[in-house]
Amino acid sequence: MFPTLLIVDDEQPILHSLEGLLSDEGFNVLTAPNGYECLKTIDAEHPDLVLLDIWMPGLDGIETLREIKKSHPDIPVIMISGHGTIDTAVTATKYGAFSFIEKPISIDKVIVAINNALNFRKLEEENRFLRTRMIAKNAIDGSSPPILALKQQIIAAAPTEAPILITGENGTGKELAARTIHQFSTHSESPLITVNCAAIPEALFESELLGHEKGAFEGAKAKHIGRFELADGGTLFFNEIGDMNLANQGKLLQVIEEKRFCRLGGSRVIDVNVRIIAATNKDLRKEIEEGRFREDLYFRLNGVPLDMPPLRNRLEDLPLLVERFTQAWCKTTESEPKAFGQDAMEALADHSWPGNVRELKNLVERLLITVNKETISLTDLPTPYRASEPKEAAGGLSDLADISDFKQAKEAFEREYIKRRLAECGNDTAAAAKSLGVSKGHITRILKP
Ligand SMILES: Nc1ncnc2c1ncn2[C@@H]1O[C@H](COP(=O)(O)OP(=O)(O)OP(=O)(O)O)[C@@H](O)[C@H]1O
Repeated sequence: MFPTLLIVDDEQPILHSLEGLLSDEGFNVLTAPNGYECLKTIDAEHPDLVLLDIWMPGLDGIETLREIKKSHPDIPVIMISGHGTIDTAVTATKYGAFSFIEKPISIDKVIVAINNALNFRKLEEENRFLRTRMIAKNAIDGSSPPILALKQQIIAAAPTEAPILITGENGTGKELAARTIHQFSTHSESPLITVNCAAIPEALFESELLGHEKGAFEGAKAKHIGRFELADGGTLFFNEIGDMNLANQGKLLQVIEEKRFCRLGGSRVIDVNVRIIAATNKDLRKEIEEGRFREDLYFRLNGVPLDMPPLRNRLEDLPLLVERFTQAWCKTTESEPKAFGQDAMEALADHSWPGNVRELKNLVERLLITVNKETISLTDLPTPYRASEPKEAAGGLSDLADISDFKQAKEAFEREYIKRRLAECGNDTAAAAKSLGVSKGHITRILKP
């Protein structure tokens, strides 16, 4: 399909020569002799682009442009003028004109301008499509009362500049909530940069966050742009803020308050405009009482508190989440559609989900990979998820009483207990270690064959 252009000019000879030349180039061409006709034709034909003369009797080009942008902001408009001045060009651009060409018109210039505008529009459309797809992909699924309340809070808080503190257990979707807030905020055109606070050692904190100049310290071989600068205009997400040490908390508070800093080894003051979101699975009030978290930083971050509900408090969302994860997995892997049977769903609803939605997602994907059946049933579930089955059939811990040696029985119990927790955490050793309060090495050692 060839693009449709609308040419608007009160000078008939220009209108007709442009119409002929652009038709020869393969465009569908519509014409209008004045601003009023232009607006009528746009409503009726919805052209892909408008070439609009500035100086016309009646409704002039600038007024017509303003009307077009009110009702059809997505149609690119190229302004044409015989008396082009910088002022009119600036005014036209201010009201949303894509570009500006002067009479006498060179057909080559017009074609370049048209192609630029159409390509730009195509890119904008692709961008909009990708954004919609990304929002859909990152959507917070669920329609239980706690999730509906959470979505309301996100919609209300996202467009404001208030810092947001997201709390909740592991795997409840804190990072997902941060992404959603960013997408619905006024910062969404700029990047969302994540800082994993637990992973940055104290010595590197300033250089990671503020950046450094070449030679700022031993080993600084090149200039490094910090996360605050990378996130300028966008959102800076501090994940696991409760794990940040006190010294770093002080430095962070200073930058958040001043909104300006110098790179390490640099003297230029850099101003930044970033939206701050922080998340933690810790109880920060308790951390403050016990002297591990600065109260002033807590108040600075806690503009709008968001508490992610654990999955066990919204089990009515389970069928929807299972369906979404199943569909997404089958689509990504281009595999045959699969489903979970009623008995499996009932068993899943009996589980306590200590690893929350992440545990559920991991379990669903693991079963889709390992179970080669159209319908996944109760017997396909790993032991910890079969609570509704008679305990003897579940095996594992029930056999321990038969071990006569106490030490061996203790070891077998520990092994079995850890195995269960690991399965509950979707085989994520780090998450299991954290929830049991042991090291990852301990888990690996105990489970070593
Ligand atoms: N409501 C939801 N709908 C769809 N997917 C979800 C939902 N909540 C969480 N998830 C998915 O569960 C996984 C874990 O979520 P996320 O990483 O956001 O949790 P978290 O609370 O930040 O975890 P952690 O505290 O361990 O860092 C992700 O794959 C996320 O997409």
